[in-house]
Amino acid sequence: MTIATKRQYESLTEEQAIVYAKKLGLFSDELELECSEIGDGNLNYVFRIRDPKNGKGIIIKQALPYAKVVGESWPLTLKRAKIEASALKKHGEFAAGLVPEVYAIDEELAITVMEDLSRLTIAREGLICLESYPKLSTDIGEYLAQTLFHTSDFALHPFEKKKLVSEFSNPELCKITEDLIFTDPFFDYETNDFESSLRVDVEAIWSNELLKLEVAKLKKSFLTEAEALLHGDLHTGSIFASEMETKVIDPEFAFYGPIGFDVGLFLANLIFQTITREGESRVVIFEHIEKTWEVFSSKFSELWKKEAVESYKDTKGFETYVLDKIFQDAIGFAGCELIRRTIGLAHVKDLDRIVDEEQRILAKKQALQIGELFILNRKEISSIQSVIELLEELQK
Ligand SMILES: Nc1ncnc2c1ncn2[C@@H]1O[C@H](COP(=O)(O)OP(=O)(O)O)[C@@H](O)[C@H]1O
Ligand SMILES: CSC[C@H]1O[C@H](OP(=O)(O)O)[C@H](O)[C@@H]1O
Repeated sequence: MTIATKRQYESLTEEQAIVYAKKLGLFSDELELECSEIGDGNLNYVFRIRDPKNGKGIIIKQALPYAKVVGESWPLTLKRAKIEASALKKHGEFAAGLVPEVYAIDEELAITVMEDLSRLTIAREGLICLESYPKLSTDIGEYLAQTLFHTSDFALHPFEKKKLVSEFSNPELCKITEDLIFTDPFFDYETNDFESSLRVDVEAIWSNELLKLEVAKLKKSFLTEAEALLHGDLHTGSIFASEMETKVIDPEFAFYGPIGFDVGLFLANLIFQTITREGESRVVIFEHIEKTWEVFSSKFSELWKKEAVESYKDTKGFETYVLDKIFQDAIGFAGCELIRRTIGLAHVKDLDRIVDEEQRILAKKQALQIGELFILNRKEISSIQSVIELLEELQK
């Protein structure tokens, strides 16, 4: 691991990124390298540098001092780059092979240098094109169980856990989630973004006091329950996949939060695909939803039995209580994600790319309906099979 020398922050150009990569010793000086900025996310620059002779490449991800999607009027801490790199490394300790390798961290320039995963496809893009990712749910279930169990109080000495809570304090990025997932979509706020034909449905959300009470409870969990080191933004755009491999990227929203948050965000982003698909290709997504929870819960349970350090680990009913709570939270957080990606800032392509307006609006109404149902009924939805049944019923 290289820790580069200190200097003042400046955002790199493609030419400077090549010089930077050579200075790190990742390529020899005489090579003619290619570089392009390939970032398509909301926040950062991503430079891909490669040697065209052998195709070998690296990625330099650089945080900007503002949110790229909005511009300089939305300043944003550069510290998020260090959080992201540290989370990749911490999660890599437990889910090796499911995250990219980090080659170097540069705190001053807010840079993470990492493995080039260009051989893979961003799962959201692939799923939209009906690509098949047979390992996706098994790998993500495993990633969730390993990273969340091993960074929780169930696996760590309390001093070590609290040290990590402090190391991963990420207030500015958490504030984005608090606003964009848990607050703005449920009020008539300026950041919201939706078609005028959805206004009636949106106004019904804004005036639904029962729904808002449940969202307030979920927001409180997010704000206060430091259960494990979360990825913090585990949508299908943060996952690279192929038929053989899965890699989770972009944990710049990492912090200590409720375990169900990561699980719920991933499930919600699969649910967008159940809305846009039909027939056998929709069944494939139902199977991914079921498998994600089954692999997560059985692996978590196995780790609990083998490795938990909690004195109450064998107390009858405690493990079941913990897993039931994670499940209920996950369903509630999934509901919030479904609503925010439909009417809030930062949508998902799964729905926005539907060209036919009538179809697009119908799909969005369905996302809002499922989101609302999940939030309101999360305590009654008792198993992943009942989630699938509910989705099948709504999507008849
Ligand atoms: N390690 C990587 N290898 C190859 N491409 C990458 C890698 N990391 C990011 N990218 C590309 O850059 C895009 C944006 O990266 P991401 O980490 O999601 O940025 P942001 O934080 O701005 O959302 C990804 O969708 C992907 O196309
Ligand atoms: C202004 S940030 C909006 C949105 O962007 C982040 O996504 P990503 O970094 O994957 O592009 C995150 O989901 C935030 O909620």
